[in-house]
Amino acid sequence: MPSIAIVYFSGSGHTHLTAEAIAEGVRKTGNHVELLRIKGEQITNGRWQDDEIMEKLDRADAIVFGSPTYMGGVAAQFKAFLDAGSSAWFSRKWKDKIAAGFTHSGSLSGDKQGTLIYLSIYAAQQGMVWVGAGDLPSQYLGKTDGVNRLGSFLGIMGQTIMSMTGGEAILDSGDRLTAEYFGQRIAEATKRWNLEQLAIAT
Ligand SMILES: Cc1cc2nc3c(=O)[nH]c(=O)nc-3n(C[C@H](O)[C@H](O)[C@H](O)COP(=O)(O)O)c2cc1C
Repeated sequence: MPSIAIVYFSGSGHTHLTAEAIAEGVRKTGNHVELLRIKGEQITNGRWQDDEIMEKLDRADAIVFGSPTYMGGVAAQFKAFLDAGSSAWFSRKWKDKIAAGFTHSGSLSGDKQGTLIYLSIYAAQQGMVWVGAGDLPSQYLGKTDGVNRLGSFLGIMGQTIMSMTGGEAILDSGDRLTAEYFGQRIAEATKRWNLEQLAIAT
Protein backbone atom coordinates (compact mmCIF):
# COMPACT_ATOMS: atom_id res chain seq x y z
CA MET A 1 0.00 0.00 0.00
CA PRO A 2 1.56 3.35 -1.04
CA SER A 3 2.32 5.76 1.75
CA ILE A 4 1.78 9.48 1.16
CA ALA A 5 3.36 12.20 3.32
CA ILE A 6 1.91 15.71 3.34
CA VAL A 7 4.47 18.17 4.65
CA TYR A 8 3.38 21.78 5.11
CA PHE A 9 3.59 24.99 7.08
CA SER A 10 0.52 26.95 8.13
CA GLY A 11 0.55 30.20 10.09
CA SER A 12 -3.16 30.78 10.57
CA GLY A 13 -4.70 27.42 9.70
CA HIS A 14 -5.90 27.54 6.06
CA THR A 15 -3.03 25.49 4.64
CA HIS A 16 -3.53 23.07 7.54
CA LEU A 17 -7.23 22.60 6.63
CA THR A 18 -6.22 22.05 3.00
CA ALA A 19 -3.65 19.43 4.06
CA GLU A 20 -6.37 17.66 6.08
CA ALA A 21 -8.72 17.65 3.07
CA ILE A 22 -5.98 16.20 0.83
CA ALA A 23 -5.39 13.53 3.49
CA GLU A 24 -9.11 12.74 3.50
CA GLY A 25 -8.93 12.18 -0.27
CA VAL A 26 -5.96 9.84 0.14
CA ARG A 27 -7.78 7.87 2.87
CA LYS A 28 -10.79 7.42 0.56
CA THR A 29 -8.53 5.39 -1.75
CA GLY A 30 -7.52 3.14 1.16
CA ASN A 31 -3.94 4.37 1.23
CA HIS A 32 -1.81 5.46 4.17
CA VAL A 33 -1.27 9.17 4.76
CA GLU A 34 0.86 11.08 7.24
CA LEU A 35 0.41 14.79 8.02
CA LEU A 36 3.70 16.50 8.92
CA ARG A 37 3.40 20.13 10.00
CA ILE A 38 6.52 22.31 9.92
CA LYS A 39 6.77 24.68 12.89
CA GLY A 40 8.74 27.89 13.29
CA GLU A 41 10.13 26.56 16.60
CA GLN A 42 12.00 23.86 14.67
CA ILE A 43 14.22 26.59 13.22
CA THR A 44 17.35 27.65 15.12
CA ASN A 45 19.73 30.25 13.75
CA GLY A 46 17.88 30.01 10.42
CA ARG A 47 18.29 26.24 10.15
CA TRP A 48 15.32 23.87 10.30
CA GLN A 49 15.83 20.47 11.88
CA ASP A 50 13.52 17.59 12.82
CA ASP A 51 15.06 14.17 12.28
CA GLU A 52 11.77 12.33 12.85
CA ILE A 53 10.03 14.24 10.04
CA MET A 54 12.98 13.65 7.70
CA GLU A 55 12.94 9.91 8.40
CA LYS A 56 9.21 9.77 7.65
CA LEU A 57 9.75 11.64 4.38
CA ASP A 58 12.58 9.29 3.42
CA ARG A 59 10.21 6.33 3.87
CA ALA A 60 7.21 7.82 1.98
CA ASP A 61 6.34 6.86 -1.60
CA ALA A 62 4.99 10.35 -2.32
CA ILE A 63 5.56 13.77 -0.75
CA VAL A 64 2.98 16.55 -1.06
CA PHE A 65 4.43 20.00 -0.30
CA GLY A 66 2.19 22.80 1.02
CA SER A 67 2.82 26.39 2.01
CA PRO A 68 0.77 29.57 2.28
CA THR A 69 1.81 32.18 -0.25
CA TYR A 70 3.81 34.86 1.53
CA MET A 71 4.99 37.79 -0.58
CA GLY A 72 4.40 35.82 -3.78
CA GLY A 73 6.37 32.74 -2.73
CA VAL A 74 6.73 30.03 -0.08
CA ALA A 75 6.69 31.06 3.58
CA ALA A 76 10.16 31.50 5.13
CA GLN A 77 9.46 28.72 7.64
CA PHE A 78 8.71 26.29 4.81
CA LYS A 79 11.75 27.44 2.82
CA ALA A 80 13.93 26.64 5.85
CA PHE A 81 12.53 23.09 5.78
CA LEU A 82 13.02 22.81 2.00
CA ASP A 83 16.63 23.95 2.32
CA ALA A 84 17.22 21.31 5.00
CA GLY A 85 16.02 18.82 2.36
CA SER A 86 19.27 19.48 0.50
CA SER A 87 20.64 16.53 2.50
CA ALA A 88 18.21 14.33 0.53
CA TRP A 89 19.37 16.06 -2.67
CA PHE A 90 23.00 15.04 -2.12
CA SER A 91 22.09 11.40 -1.47
CA ARG A 92 19.21 11.34 -4.09
CA LYS A 93 17.02 9.91 -1.31
CA TRP A 94 13.79 11.38 -2.69
CA LYS A 95 14.59 10.61 -6.35
CA ASP A 96 11.68 8.90 -8.16
CA LYS A 97 9.17 9.60 -5.39
CA ILE A 98 5.92 11.18 -6.53
CA ALA A 99 5.64 14.91 -5.65
CA ALA A 100 2.79 17.43 -5.70
CA GLY A 101 2.11 20.87 -4.26
CA PHE A 102 -0.54 23.17 -2.87
CA THR A 103 -0.85 26.71 -1.61
CA HIS A 104 -3.34 29.10 -0.02
CA SER A 105 -3.48 32.88 -0.05
CA GLY A 106 -5.55 35.91 0.86
CA SER A 107 -6.09 37.47 -2.59
CA LEU A 108 -7.78 35.81 -5.55
CA SER A 109 -4.47 35.87 -7.39
CA GLY A 110 -2.00 36.95 -4.71
CA ASP A 111 0.74 35.59 -7.01
CA LYS A 112 0.14 32.05 -5.76
CA GLN A 113 1.56 30.70 -9.01
CA GLY A 114 5.01 31.76 -7.77
CA THR A 115 4.71 29.34 -4.85
CA LEU A 116 3.66 26.40 -7.03
CA ILE A 117 6.36 27.11 -9.61
CA TYR A 118 8.99 27.09 -6.87
CA LEU A 119 7.66 23.86 -5.32
CA SER A 120 7.73 22.14 -8.72
CA ILE A 121 11.31 23.32 -9.36
CA TYR A 122 12.25 22.02 -5.91
CA ALA A 123 10.76 18.60 -6.74
CA ALA A 124 12.66 18.59 -10.05
CA GLN A 125 15.92 19.30 -8.21
CA GLN A 126 15.19 16.31 -5.99
CA GLY A 127 14.59 14.11 -9.06
CA MET A 128 10.96 13.60 -8.07
CA VAL A 129 8.01 12.96 -10.40
CA TRP A 130 5.59 15.92 -10.27
CA VAL A 131 1.85 15.30 -10.43
CA GLY A 132 -0.31 18.32 -11.27
CA ALA A 133 -3.99 18.89 -10.65
CA GLY A 134 -6.36 17.06 -12.99
CA ASP A 135 -9.76 18.65 -12.50
CA LEU A 136 -11.34 21.08 -14.94
CA PRO A 137 -12.79 24.15 -13.19
CA SER A 138 -16.26 22.76 -12.57
CA GLN A 139 -18.04 25.88 -13.87
CA TYR A 140 -17.06 24.63 -17.35
CA LEU A 141 -19.18 21.57 -16.61
CA GLY A 142 -22.13 23.71 -15.52
CA LYS A 143 -21.53 22.89 -11.85
CA THR A 144 -21.40 25.21 -8.87
CA ASP A 145 -19.44 23.00 -6.45
CA GLY A 146 -16.34 25.19 -6.78
CA VAL A 147 -13.91 22.44 -7.78
CA ASN A 148 -10.76 24.13 -9.12
CA ARG A 149 -12.61 27.46 -8.99
CA LEU A 150 -9.26 29.29 -9.25
CA GLY A 151 -8.24 27.38 -12.41
CA SER A 152 -4.88 26.03 -11.23
CA PHE A 153 -3.20 23.01 -12.81
CA LEU A 154 0.45 22.98 -11.65
CA GLY A 155 -0.88 22.16 -8.20
CA ILE A 156 -3.95 23.21 -6.25
CA MET A 157 -4.73 26.68 -4.93
CA GLY A 158 -7.11 27.87 -2.23
CA GLN A 159 -8.07 31.37 -1.19
CA THR A 160 -9.61 32.99 1.86
CA ILE A 161 -9.81 36.74 2.46
CA MET A 162 -7.20 37.49 5.13
CA SER A 163 -8.68 38.38 8.51
CA MET A 164 -7.03 41.37 10.18
CA THR A 165 -8.49 40.42 13.56
CA GLY A 166 -7.55 36.73 13.79
CA GLY A 167 -10.34 34.19 14.32
CA GLU A 168 -10.74 30.60 13.29
CA ALA A 169 -9.61 29.57 9.81
CA ILE A 170 -12.30 28.34 7.42
CA LEU A 171 -11.95 26.70 4.02
CA ASP A 172 -14.15 27.45 1.00
CA SER A 173 -16.24 24.34 0.26
CA GLY A 174 -14.97 24.25 -3.35
CA ASP A 175 -11.35 24.46 -2.18
CA ARG A 176 -12.02 21.60 0.26
CA LEU A 177 -13.47 19.41 -2.51
CA THR A 178 -10.60 20.35 -4.84
CA ALA A 179 -8.15 19.22 -2.15
CA GLU A 180 -9.98 15.92 -1.56
CA TYR A 181 -9.97 15.09 -5.27
CA PHE A 182 -6.27 16.05 -5.42
CA GLY A 183 -5.51 13.62 -2.59
CA GLN A 184 -7.28 10.84 -4.49
CA ARG A 185 -5.38 11.69 -7.68
CA ILE A 186 -2.00 11.65 -5.92
CA ALA A 187 -2.75 8.31 -4.22
CA GLU A 188 -3.83 6.73 -7.51
CA ALA A 189 -0.82 8.15 -9.38
CA THR A 190 1.51 6.80 -6.67
CA LYS A 191 -0.07 3.37 -6.88
CA ARG A 192 0.37 3.29 -10.68
CA TRP A 193 3.94 4.61 -10.49
CA ASN A 194 4.92 2.03 -7.86
CA LEU A 195 3.51 -0.82 -9.97
CA GLU A 196 5.44 0.50 -12.97
CA GLN A 197 8.67 0.66 -10.92
CA LEU A 198 8.08 -2.89 -9.68
CA ALA A 199 7.51 -4.15 -13.24
CA ILE A 200 10.77 -2.56 -14.41
CA ALA A 201 12.70 -4.05 -11.48
CA THR A 202 11.45 -7.63 -12.10
C1 LIG B 1 3.92 37.63 5.68
C2 LIG B 1 2.68 37.39 4.85
C3 LIG B 1 2.75 37.56 3.49
C4 LIG B 1 1.62 37.33 2.69
N1 LIG B 1 1.72 37.47 1.33
C5 LIG B 1 0.63 37.22 0.56
C6 LIG B 1 0.73 37.30 -0.85
O1 LIG B 1 1.78 37.53 -1.45
N2 LIG B 1 -0.42 37.10 -1.57
C7 LIG B 1 -1.63 36.85 -0.97
O2 LIG B 1 -2.63 36.73 -1.66
N3 LIG B 1 -1.72 36.70 0.38
C8 LIG B 1 -0.63 36.88 1.15
N4 LIG B 1 -0.71 36.72 2.51
C9 LIG B 1 -1.96 36.17 3.08
C10 LIG B 1 -1.83 34.66 3.33
O3 LIG B 1 -1.41 33.99 2.17
C11 LIG B 1 -3.19 34.10 3.76
O4 LIG B 1 -3.58 34.71 4.98
C12 LIG B 1 -3.18 32.57 3.88
O5 LIG B 1 -4.48 32.14 4.09
C13 LIG B 1 -2.29 32.12 5.01
O6 LIG B 1 -2.34 30.70 5.09
P1 LIG B 1 -2.34 29.98 6.50
O7 LIG B 1 -3.66 30.30 7.17
O8 LIG B 1 -2.17 28.55 6.22
O9 LIG B 1 -1.19 30.55 7.28
C14 LIG B 1 0.39 36.94 3.30
C15 LIG B 1 0.34 36.78 4.69
C16 LIG B 1 1.46 37.00 5.46
C17 LIG B 1 1.38 36.79 6.96
